[in-house]
Amino acid sequence: MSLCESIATMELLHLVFTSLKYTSFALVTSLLLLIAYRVTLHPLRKYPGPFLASISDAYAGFYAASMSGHVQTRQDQLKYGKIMRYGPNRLIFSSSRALKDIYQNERIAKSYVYQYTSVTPGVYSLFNVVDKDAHRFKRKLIGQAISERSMKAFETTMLEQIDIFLHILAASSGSPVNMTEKLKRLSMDIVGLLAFGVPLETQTDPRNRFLISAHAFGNFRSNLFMQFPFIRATRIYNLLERLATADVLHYFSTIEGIIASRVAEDVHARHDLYSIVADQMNPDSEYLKGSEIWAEAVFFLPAGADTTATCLCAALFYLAHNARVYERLARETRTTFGAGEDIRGGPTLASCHYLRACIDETLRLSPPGSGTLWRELSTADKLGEPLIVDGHVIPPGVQVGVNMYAHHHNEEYFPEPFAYKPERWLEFDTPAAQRKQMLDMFVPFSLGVRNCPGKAMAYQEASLVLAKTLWYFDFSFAAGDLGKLGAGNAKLGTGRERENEYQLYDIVTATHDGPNLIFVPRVRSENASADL
Ligand code: HEM
Repeated sequence: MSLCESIATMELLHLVFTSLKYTSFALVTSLLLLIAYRVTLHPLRKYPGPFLASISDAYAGFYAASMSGHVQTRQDQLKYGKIMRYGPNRLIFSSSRALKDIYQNERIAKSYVYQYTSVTPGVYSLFNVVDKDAHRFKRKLIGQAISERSMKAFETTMLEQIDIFLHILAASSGSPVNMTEKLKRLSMDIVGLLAFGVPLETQTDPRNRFLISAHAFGNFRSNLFMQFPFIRATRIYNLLERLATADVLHYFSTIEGIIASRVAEDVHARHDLYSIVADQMNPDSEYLKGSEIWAEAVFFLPAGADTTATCLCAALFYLAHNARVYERLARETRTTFGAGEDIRGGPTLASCHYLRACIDETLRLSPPGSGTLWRELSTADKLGEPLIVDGHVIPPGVQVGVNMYAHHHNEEYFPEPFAYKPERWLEFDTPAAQRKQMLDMFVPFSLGVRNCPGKAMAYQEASLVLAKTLWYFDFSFAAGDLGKLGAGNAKLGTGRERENEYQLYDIVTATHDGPNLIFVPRVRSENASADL
């Protein structure tokens, strides 16, 4: 290299270093200015909350990554109170007034962060569509598949799957059964049949079981993006997905196969979601992954499966933990129905008030969607008046929400918030005024136009599974450490130390493990075994 070339190289390096120095300086200064603004001048500066949350969404992102956002939000709420700044532009509330002002308010829409959960950019499902007109259209259509009426038509299919589940329990012959595994499979098979009439058969055949973990992976990603939107911009997650290419491709080809096999049949060959939406959401055979039906499928399957499975796992955990509740529910079930096969939807099942109370108390203690459902003033709002939530003027661009888990453990409304007390929901056991106050605060399915349309299906499935399981079996925790799976303990960290609380890991829906239960068939008569 000649002297001239060396000098030119050095000058270039000098230029690069100088630009880097000034760029870093500019970046650090802007960052410090932004932090200073968020802390001292921002319109939300007066609200209490964790300092780190006030300067960055990374705070919520950290807890989303550890799947403990719900637990931490409650801890923070105990410290900072019922209105908390939980991000530079975010406020979390906890009151019945706030619930109404946020979720039953026509001026409010889902936050833009929901759109970050879409698998194909620009193609939205019922869950993540923000535009109000597009939502109304989808909701009307898809709501038909999971309405109470539709559930009546679907009940026989649901019962067939529950029978398979009961046989699996009977075949366990006293060995511990991990209920998360079994119930996630049961609910996945049910929702697969409801969506596309496809027998996924995860209960009996391992081939499609990977769908369950694939959905958990997708939901984890969605939660991270919603709590810490910046992470989406970094595209780190896309890199991770590229590393898992084989799994992602396997997932896509399976969903493609499911949709394609249904499309090959006559639209009205069976009563399922597809038969209802097919005319309006035609799958694009060239690019199925970019179609609306695809977007609906990848949301509908986990939305319908994970949530109900969580409710059932938690219910069995609390029943095994609370002998008095277990006995009362067993008595109600076993005296109401003469035979296990008589347990079907209808007035007799609806008359099992204690069963309903047990499900509701489970949904209060362990809401399957335990996080904060972010909302903001709709871009379509033209009123020109400030948005008011619980008496507070919400500045433009600020997201508001109620955290389901923290809210359901608010001691002011639910005395002994961590106790499993189904009686609190019963007319004769709890004074009317207190019950009314609790009912106003009890929102596991959310409220308003974006509430859960799968509520009827969830109660039907949960009621049938619980009643039938208790009719055919007695159950208890497995012995020793195995029987502690799913329970809290001090090693899991602050807020997770209660042994009587079923531990959920928030990923929009929830992941969990256990409980490990031992099942003993209750009736050994010939009729009973034939029944099963
Ligand atoms: C115990 C069971 C369930 C619980 C606790 C539950 C809870 C919820 C909650 C809290 C939301 C609002 C989410 C948000 O605003 O971000 C929601 C929405 C939704 N759920 Fe459920 N869900 C359950 C079961 C189901 C089932 C069985 C289905 C269907 C098969 C379903 C389908 C949906 C759909 C489609 C939405 C989006 C609705 C919209 O945005 O208009 N859910 N659910």
